[in-house]
Amino acid sequence: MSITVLKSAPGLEVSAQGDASDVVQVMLARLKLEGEVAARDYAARLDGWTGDIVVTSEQIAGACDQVPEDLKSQIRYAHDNIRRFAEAQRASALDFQTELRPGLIAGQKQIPLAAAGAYVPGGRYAHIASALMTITTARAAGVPRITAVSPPQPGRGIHPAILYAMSLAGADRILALGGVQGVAALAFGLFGAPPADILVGPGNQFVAEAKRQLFGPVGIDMFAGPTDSLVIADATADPLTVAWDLVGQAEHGYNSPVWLVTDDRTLAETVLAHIPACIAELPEPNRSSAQAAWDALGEVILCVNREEMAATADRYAPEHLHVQAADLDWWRRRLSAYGSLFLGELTTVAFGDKASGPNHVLPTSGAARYTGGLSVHKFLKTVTWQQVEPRALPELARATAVISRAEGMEGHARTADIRLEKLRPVLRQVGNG
Ligand SMILES: NC(=O)c1ccc[n+]([C@@H]2O[C@H](COP(=O)([O-])OP(=O)(O)OC[C@H]3O[C@@H](n4cnc5c(N)ncnc54)[C@H](O)[C@@H]3O)[C@@H](O)[C@H]2O)c1
Ligand SMILES: [Zn+2]
Repeated sequence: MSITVLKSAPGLEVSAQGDASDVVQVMLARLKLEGEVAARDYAARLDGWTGDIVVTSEQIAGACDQVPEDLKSQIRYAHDNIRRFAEAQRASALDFQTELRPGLIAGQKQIPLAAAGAYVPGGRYAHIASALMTITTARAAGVPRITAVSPPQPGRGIHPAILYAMSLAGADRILALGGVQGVAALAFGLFGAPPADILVGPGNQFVAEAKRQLFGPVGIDMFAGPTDSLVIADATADPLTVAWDLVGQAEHGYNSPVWLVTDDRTLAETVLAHIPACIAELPEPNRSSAQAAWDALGEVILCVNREEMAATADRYAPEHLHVQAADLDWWRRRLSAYGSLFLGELTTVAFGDKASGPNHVLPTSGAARYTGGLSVHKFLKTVTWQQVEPRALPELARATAVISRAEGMEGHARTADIRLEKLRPVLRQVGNG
């Protein structure tokens, strides 16, 4: 490859917070042992919350009254798009039945999980859209019991717009608990919630680590780290729009990388020149977050042609991949590693983050090499079944017995033999015995 790096990423200083895994291990052990007592204690100590944990329907109604009408109406618009997309996805997950040979019938069936737990982050920003993404998708999959948790703000509880979104999306129990204690309440079934079969939703390093440590007895959507975005832009792109797309996503936090991949040096240099002014327009603390992310992790990569740009994007496997270049059909066919793809200048990652429909809970840190994002499929078990009729039995039992004996598994061979025995009178009658 003949790539030129116009801006490199020096990387982050090693976090003063250190490794979250020890902290989370100690907290989970105590939460397992002491349950609700420990959860209340952590809520008080970490989030300054000593109020009710279970949010009542009166509290939800009261919170909804506080949300401005316009915001409610936009949340309903976003919910409608997310629900429609999730329902189309549900319709694409099919049951089937096939006759592999005469009398050998097998099928696949989609079974929704019995209970889901949704984590809605609420520490730094009020992640209204995350409530819609997780709960709506579980509902569309057909999960009958959905519990949602989100960190309470001191003295005020869960952000009213998050409560509105949770209730609109169809959560049937809401707990004012954040971080490890929130995740543990979902997994262990505290405060009257059914123990979750799957834990979903983004969160900070404590939330992600708690999900990782609980995985096994309970399922998780994915291990989601800090969000990342890559923009592919050619000479047809507008440099100021590209600069804003990079800065807009760098706002997520000091550890959120944004990358520009281009084959046009002039575009790259113009984007680089616009970025400081875009960052300066943000209010604090967003400005500092974007500046820190750009300084430490922002990269601008110059390639010689579109094939090299595509190969670079595939190597980064970004969470969000945004193409602002000619011939969008070529890019859609060619690109193969991303959480979600945004095509064209009129599209932007923020649309997907908030309101357009496809899920925003997506693989980060290169995980898009091996997985897609949150979908109805995560809430469904694709199980199989099989049924054998007499005409398929002789061949199938013989194959099973021979393979079993070759493996040294006599017990298995016998279970095949006795089926043949049962059938012998029937087979003799039809002259096949
Ligand atoms: N990938 C996505 O789709 C997506 C979408 C939205 C948000 N996010 C990510 O979600 C995260 C939100 O993080 P956040 O912190 O604002 O909210 P959060 O809700 O994830 O975490 C807040 C909780 O962290 C716990 N906590 C804080 N400090 C702690 C400590 N020292 N020890 C133990 N627990 C502690 C507290 O209990 C608090 O309730 C961000 O990293 C953001 O990038 C990702
Ligand atoms: Zn974003």
